[in-house]
Amino acid sequence: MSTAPLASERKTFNIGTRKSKLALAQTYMVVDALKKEYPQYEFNIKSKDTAGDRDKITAFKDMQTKNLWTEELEELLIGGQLDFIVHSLKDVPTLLPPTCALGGVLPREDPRDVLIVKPGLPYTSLAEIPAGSVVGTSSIRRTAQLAMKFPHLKVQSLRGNIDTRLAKLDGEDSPYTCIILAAAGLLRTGMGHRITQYLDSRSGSLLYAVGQGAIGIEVRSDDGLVLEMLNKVGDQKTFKEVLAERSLLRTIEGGCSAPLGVESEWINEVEGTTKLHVRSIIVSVDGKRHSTAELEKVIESAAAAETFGLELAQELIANGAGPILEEIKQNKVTS
Ligand SMILES: NCc1[nH]cc(CCC(=O)O)c1CC(=O)O
Repeated sequence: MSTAPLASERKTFNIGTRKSKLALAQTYMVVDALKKEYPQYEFNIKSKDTAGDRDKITAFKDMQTKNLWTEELEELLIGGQLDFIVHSLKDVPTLLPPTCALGGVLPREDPRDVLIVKPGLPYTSLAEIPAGSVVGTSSIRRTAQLAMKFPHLKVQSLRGNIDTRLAKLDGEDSPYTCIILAAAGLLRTGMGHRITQYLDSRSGSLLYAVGQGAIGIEVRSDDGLVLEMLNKVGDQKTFKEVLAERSLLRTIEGGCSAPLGVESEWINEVEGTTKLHVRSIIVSVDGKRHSTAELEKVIESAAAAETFGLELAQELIANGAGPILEEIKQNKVTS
């Protein structure tokens, strides 16, 4: 039995999110979009710190729980204290609790990673950063791709919210020459002017994280009213992209976080058909081994997007991802 009130009585919706500036900015975007379509409803934002916000010391890869950013909010969603949760989709595990679902996504912001060079230094691209320089990041995806493509650079851990990371880069005693962040977080918090270079397969050659740049809204899967509301404000193109990317990650990760990079594009053909094109790469943490795969297809439905991700995963595995993933799993157990 659902604890939610009858649809006709629901006028107030409680929205869960994290307390960070980015989480709140993204939640206001969702509320603004909903208020336009549903001016008769009231939306209350209930922000909360999560395990990921509280523990700023343990490296992500060593943390016990996988659902650092989401679990505590999901408990409130399942219990009915929240009606939906606004997430950076990148931080949402690919397997949700059985009674929860991804209800919709807002239009994706630029999904790329970006380089930010310490103020005062003259470098304008990752390629110009001198050998031995320290790059700040705590992401194994970024670390592995840097080790592969820029083996002359050193990587050092960098944690915290966007403002904290920028402050650590800028600080007097900063060990960092540059850091790598997601463009989306900077653009949405008014920090776009700090971007030195956008990184992608053509420039800087880093692929981004599954779901990066997308705002995901998690709901109770049986909440028809909220699903209908999100269907109105959600972006179908972004939804297909991220469903494909998340299906790819779910298939290959098998219970551990994989250093998977992706790049999704819509290709317009001459006859007017639009195809989704996704590039993907898995890199061993030392950068010495990798597997790549690409796929391009027309995507008519959510189910087709899921199948697309599965097929891309199979190709990555056929191209050698298996041993790389196995090695990562082994290291997890012993460290
Ligand atoms: N893991 C932290 C996180 N989660 C979402 C973003 C940025 C926004 C996004 O990618 O959607 C960031 C910071 C970053 O990776 O630079």
